[in-house]
Amino acid sequence: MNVHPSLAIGQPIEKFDAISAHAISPAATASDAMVRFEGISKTYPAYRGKPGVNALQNIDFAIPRGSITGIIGRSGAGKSSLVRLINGLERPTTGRVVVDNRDISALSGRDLRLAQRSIGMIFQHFNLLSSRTAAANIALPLEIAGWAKADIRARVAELLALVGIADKHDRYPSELSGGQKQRVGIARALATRPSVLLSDEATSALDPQTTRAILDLLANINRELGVTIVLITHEMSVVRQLAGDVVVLDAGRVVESGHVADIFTYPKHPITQSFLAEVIGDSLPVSLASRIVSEQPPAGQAVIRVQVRGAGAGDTMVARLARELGLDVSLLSARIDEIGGQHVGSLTLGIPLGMSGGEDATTRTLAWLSQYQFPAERLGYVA
Ligand SMILES: Nc1ncnc2c1ncn2[C@@H]1O[C@H](COP(=O)(O)OP(=O)(O)OP(=O)(O)O)[C@@H](O)[C@H]1O
Repeated sequence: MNVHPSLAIGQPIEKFDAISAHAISPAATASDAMVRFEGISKTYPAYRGKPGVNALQNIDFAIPRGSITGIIGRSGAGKSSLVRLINGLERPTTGRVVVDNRDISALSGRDLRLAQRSIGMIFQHFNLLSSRTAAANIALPLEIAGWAKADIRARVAELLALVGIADKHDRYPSELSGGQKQRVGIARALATRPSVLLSDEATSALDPQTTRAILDLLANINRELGVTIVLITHEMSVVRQLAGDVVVLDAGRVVESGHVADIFTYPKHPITQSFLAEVIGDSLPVSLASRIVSEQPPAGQAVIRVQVRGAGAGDTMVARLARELGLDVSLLSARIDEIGGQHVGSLTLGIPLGMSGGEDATTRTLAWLSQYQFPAERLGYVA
């Protein structure tokens, strides 16, 4: 008895044609963009015998004003390079980066420093000064910006309250938890009232519960202050929980971009599909996978996997299928999640073989699913 080849753990399920195709297109028009990448490439030159690296190529997209946009990619995809172009720490090799209607790539010296005040940034390892209290860390950008002492004191108190750690005013970083340190980092990033907040893997060092709390805080900040948030991450869970828009980077190129719900309901690029698989899983429970064979047994069930995509999709599908075709359909496994308000996942159904059904029942089931535009595939049989 052979296990069906498509059931190898971690192997992507058979691809289906996207029902609603989406082109890779700028996520926002020029006028409502907070950040615009125009014809960007970034090449790090060869150095001491090491070859040059084309870190970014043909980057053209816009980040909508007021949005929470996730930039997701595997290690080395070019995420950090992209973020360093937004805050002017790097210059593009070609093209320009326009932030809040200013070409940041053309600025230098004092003009660049002034522009950088409207771009806050938070980091994976918080980057706090250990010799300064929470309040003094938050005060730092205000001191650099030349604020009066009394104004700094008032603003710091306001920020500590905003991020929910008013009681940690005099604590040093070593006395704070990871989540509290990141709250200080967020308060410091917001001190000069930036219009953009860049988050570079800001929750990667935190446990899931603290991650959730920090992402909730960022969502509140976006909602209440209207700050555009750019999330750099390799974690699908971060994009799924917080982002409204997403840009998928692979090997220095944008491979898909748009609304999270659209991109992850019908992911087209293998990288995007692999990120989705992290959330919904694409493998069957081992106890089921180990029983599936490719040869039809005399009795048992055909195993059919059905993709479920879209708001409310699949809610009544199994009941309707069973009723309309008069079959005893079994639900062998199910994995459905919600991304951007859309259901994404799959159901694995058992269709009875034998006298009443046989191959005919499987064929009728696949035809019925196709008629209602549920992408489906037969994985094999269980005895
Ligand atoms: N200063 C640099 N000099 C030379 N090459 C660099 C430099 N910074 C990045 N690179 C290279 O550019 C490519 C993209 O790197 P980048 O750090 O932007 O990716 P990333 O998606 O942020 O990766 P990670 O998640 O691992 O940080 C990689 O091949 C990297 O080695």
